[in-house]
Amino acid sequence: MRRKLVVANWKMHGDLAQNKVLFDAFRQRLDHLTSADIAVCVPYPYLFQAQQELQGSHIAWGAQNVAKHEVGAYTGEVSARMLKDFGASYVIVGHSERSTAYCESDENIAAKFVVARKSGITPVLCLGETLAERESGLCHQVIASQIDAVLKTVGAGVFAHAVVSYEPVWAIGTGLSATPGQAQQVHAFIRDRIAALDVHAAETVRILYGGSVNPLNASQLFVMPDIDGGLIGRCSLNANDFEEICRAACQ
Ligand SMILES: O=C(CO)COP(=O)(O)O
Repeated sequence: MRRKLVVANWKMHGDLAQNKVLFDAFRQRLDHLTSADIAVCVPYPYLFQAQQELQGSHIAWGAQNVAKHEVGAYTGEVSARMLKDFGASYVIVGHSERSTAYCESDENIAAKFVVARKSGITPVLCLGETLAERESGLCHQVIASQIDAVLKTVGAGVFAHAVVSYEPVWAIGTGLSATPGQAQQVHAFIRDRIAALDVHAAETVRILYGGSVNPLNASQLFVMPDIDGGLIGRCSLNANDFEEICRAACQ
């Protein structure tokens, strides 16, 4: 049985004062929700604040991006080893807001996933199709090529106890979530693809759903057999909403 995981993705929101209010609220409201794992991924400058404010709680924290290289002359980059050194547990890789804006290839994203795993950070690998791809019937093909970029580079074993997040691009920030049935179908497809190579990895990888998750749809999504939690954008900036979503993951 996989434990549910809910990850807040604050994206490029917040400042020290606003974050403090949210961290305090999270500690108060979420710390006793121990039947699911909970994490908050913050912008780099606030990792220190997350480390300070969340220490001693069961709420983990992490970053939203990582360098694909282990070490070297890469100005402006932050390595997985640095994140690990600092105490981060998670890092989001391949979010579509980055892959679109910065033209990240599937291979780059796969390299980031691998380097995070090697450093002992749990990568949250984002996969997802655009609306045009879905409407052209290419959803599975797109997801397959995104996941195969990792499978081909390093095999399926790296997915054991890792985290994948299915985030249809058309559902991110639009208020238009995938239905539980649509999401379940893609989640099962992802798990089957990994299972074809490594059954243990497929059984232990947690596959989150992301894209307009809110307190009203969270329970219906999380009850699906291959949905192991959520990656939450907008509603993770509101303590009430995020608490409700975490509660749904604890049912
Ligand atoms: O991009 C997301 C999480 O990474 C989802 O964002 P929203 O929850 O705001 O749709």
